[in-house]
Amino acid sequence: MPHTPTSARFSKASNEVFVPGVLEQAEGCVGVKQDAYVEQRDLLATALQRTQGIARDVKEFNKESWTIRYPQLAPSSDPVPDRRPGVARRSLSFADQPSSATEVTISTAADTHSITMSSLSEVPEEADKSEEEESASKDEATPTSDFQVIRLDLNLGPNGSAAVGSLVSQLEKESIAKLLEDRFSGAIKHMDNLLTRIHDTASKVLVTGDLNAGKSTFVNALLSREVLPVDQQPCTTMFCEVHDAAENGGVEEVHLMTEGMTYSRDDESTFTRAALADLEKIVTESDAQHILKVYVSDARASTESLLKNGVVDITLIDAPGLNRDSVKTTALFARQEEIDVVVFVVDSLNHLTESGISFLKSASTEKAYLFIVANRFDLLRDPARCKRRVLEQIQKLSPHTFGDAENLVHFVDSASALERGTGSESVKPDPLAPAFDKLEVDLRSFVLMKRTLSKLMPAATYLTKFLSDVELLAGANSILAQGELEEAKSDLDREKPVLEAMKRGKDGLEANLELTEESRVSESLARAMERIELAIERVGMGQVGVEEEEMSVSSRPRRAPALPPYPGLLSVWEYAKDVKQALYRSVDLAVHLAEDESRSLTSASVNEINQLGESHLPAGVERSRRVFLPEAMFSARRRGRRGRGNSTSIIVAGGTHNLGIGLAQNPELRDVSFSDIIGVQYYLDNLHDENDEDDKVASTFNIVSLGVGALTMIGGKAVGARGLLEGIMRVFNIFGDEESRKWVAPVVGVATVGLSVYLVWDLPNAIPRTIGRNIRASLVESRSAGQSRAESSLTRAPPDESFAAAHAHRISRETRKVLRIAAWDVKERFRVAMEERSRDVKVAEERMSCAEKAREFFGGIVRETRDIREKARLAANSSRPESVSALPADKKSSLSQDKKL
Ligand SMILES: Nc1nc2c(ncn2[C@@H]2O[C@H](COP(=O)(O)OP(=O)(O)OP(=O)(O)O)[C@@H](O)[C@H]2O)c(=O)[nH]1
Repeated sequence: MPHTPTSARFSKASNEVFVPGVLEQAEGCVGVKQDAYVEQRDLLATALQRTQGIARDVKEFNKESWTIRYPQLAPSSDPVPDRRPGVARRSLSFADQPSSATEVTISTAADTHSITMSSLSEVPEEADKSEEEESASKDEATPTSDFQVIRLDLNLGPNGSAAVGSLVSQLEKESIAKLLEDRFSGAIKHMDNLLTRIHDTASKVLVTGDLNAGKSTFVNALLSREVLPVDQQPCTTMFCEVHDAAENGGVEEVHLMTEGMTYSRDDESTFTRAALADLEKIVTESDAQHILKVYVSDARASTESLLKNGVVDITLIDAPGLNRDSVKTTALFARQEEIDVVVFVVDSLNHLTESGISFLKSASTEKAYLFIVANRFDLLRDPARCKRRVLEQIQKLSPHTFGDAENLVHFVDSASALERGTGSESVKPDPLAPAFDKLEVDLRSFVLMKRTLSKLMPAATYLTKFLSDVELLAGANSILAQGELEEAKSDLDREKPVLEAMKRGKDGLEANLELTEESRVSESLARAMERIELAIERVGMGQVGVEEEEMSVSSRPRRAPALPPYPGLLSVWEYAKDVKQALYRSVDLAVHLAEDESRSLTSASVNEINQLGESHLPAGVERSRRVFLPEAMFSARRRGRRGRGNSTSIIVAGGTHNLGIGLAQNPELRDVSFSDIIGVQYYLDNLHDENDEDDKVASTFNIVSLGVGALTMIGGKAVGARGLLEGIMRVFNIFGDEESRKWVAPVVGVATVGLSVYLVWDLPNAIPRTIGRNIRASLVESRSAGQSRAESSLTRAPPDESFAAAHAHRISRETRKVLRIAAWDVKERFRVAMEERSRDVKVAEERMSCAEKAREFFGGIVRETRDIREKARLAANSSRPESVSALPADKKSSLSQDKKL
């Protein structure tokens, strides 16, 4: 059979696309090489698999590392539009965050959707773009066309405006990401189907037409063999699928499919075998609309055989002639996805019948291009009129087919072609033989073309759109990641130095706090000790413990107690009592003053500690809300005292005497004894300490000694009575004989009287001294030998030594308690602030690393999508409908010629 190259080039319906490259290869059926198809198919398969890989990676990344955000691209708020072709300005925001928008530039050139921030935009200029391409770019730049496959309908209203922010805010980021993940899962699945489809080597050609139009004869002519039964009367009631016997292991036979079962050649239960010779019998005798699988061999070369063409596994399906009953069934059959080509056989004598018109109307909605065979053309007396009539009908029913009528509408004589094909002896001259040859060439070309379109183009189109979506999504997320990266970096730049400074300052702060606490506590102890001891010393000398000018230490209104006036000898006992009260009160007051002093010292120290905190705590950290109330210090003791009466135990002078600050109120201490008036014991103690020999004198002159002792105790150093007594004693020693005793007795008597008078006279001074001395004696410490008072206080010896030490320690303990709380508060705030900074730094570092990773990931995805597109030769405009105006000029002229017919 001669191979006539044709200029066949099929325009396409709006829902179909060309694969560049294959189309050119397909032009001229004979020139079509299996290699070209296979190469394009393999490129597409690889691209699909790589794209599936991208989809899986994106899903995984979404799950593990980065919640993918869905971009919304609203018209740019920039009043100056970008005039470059294929470039559109947009306002990028995200569904879960509609308020923050970034100005971006989208390049829609070459079906990509590369997105860059407007400020960084470097979209290459495309100088030579046709008007049509520009308008197409504009179309694609409308907001609705940004996403084509993975578009999420978030119900956001016009342009995803913030007016529906409430809904958006309800949609968590994760929910949107989950929706995207589902879209990617769906895409992976769909690409699996596309892969299966592009690897499907079969192509089904459905031959249908009016009753008795010669469909079986036509199929036989294509096979160059009388396979299907031919009859003057309508006979075909079944769908006969003619396959190459090679598919059935080279065996020619008929498989009668079992009704209700899905046919499988490997499953005998799904069909009944019959011999090829019985086909006529099966077809003519059966009334039911069965499907038959007819396996036949074609011995011809692949260049001649349509069935075994070496390019496509074609199955020819001979459908029953159309009548009212079968139109619907056949139309349904024709709509099936695996039917690549519908060949409609018209009886030229009858033109298109009602049934034929009805079928073509239905079929043309599904298949834009139909292959029309006007058969029995040899029987016409006015072929031109018939041609015109048939073309007119086709123009109405299938404009696309009419538009390419030269290649798609054929006027032939199948009966003669069959005779020539079978080498029948009665071959008569066939003027329509060239027409049938052309039909064969065009049909092969159409089948290959349609196969390309039906098998590869859906994959190519889907891939183009999906890759474009992925690029847009990845680009938007990359911009987001970049923003996140910069934000995290600035957070880190702000937080890290603060944290470092805190780490460096931590030890210093703690040491300073400890030092402050220790030094202030020591100071508090020392001052309290000094004040109380001084008071006791003064009391020991018969004075009040506190002087008026010392009252300024206290912020409270206090008055220094004074000694009572002497009421006279008769009230000496009362006087002693009042003196004792006053002296004790003055000691109490000294303790109060020590507390007051400690309060102000503690208050200053708390400020000092707070200042330390202030200088170490970073800005923005909430400062202590703790307010130090100096008056709250020592309140526990008072509360305790109130609750328990006067039972507070203060250890004094090595023993517990139930003494607190309220010494003056203590009933045990109010009583006055004789020794408070006459310091007998004091005298005896002093005498014993200073001279053992004096002991003897004391025992000898007991009464005198008492008087002298009293004198000594009261007058002491002030009046020199002790010196006088000592003089008398010395006289005793010098004149220790009988004679001297004679005159000594009167002298002593006079002296005693004199001394007694002196004693009475000196009582107002002596009583405070005696009482003070007694008080002092009961309050002073009994320090361990060899340890000085100063040492004792500095070494923080246990406060069981003296009244002063006990109170000083108590007061300093209170100071320590307050300072410790203040220091703890600062330390705690510092610790919390440092922990917060550490956490912030860690979070910022994690955000940075995550954003960096995302930026790299999405950048890689964008590069990968471009590479896939390039390698699969998914060139520009591949998803754009090819308009008729783009058809070659010669084709247009041929069409017009046909129309003239
Ligand atoms: N002269 C002439 N006769 C033809 C041509 N094609 C078919 N015939 C004859 O037309 C008659 C019917 O042919 P078939 O092939 O059985 O027609 P069909 O469309 O398959 O019939 P059904 O399947 O029953 O609708 C036969 O006698 C054929 O020989 C042709 O092109 N020219």
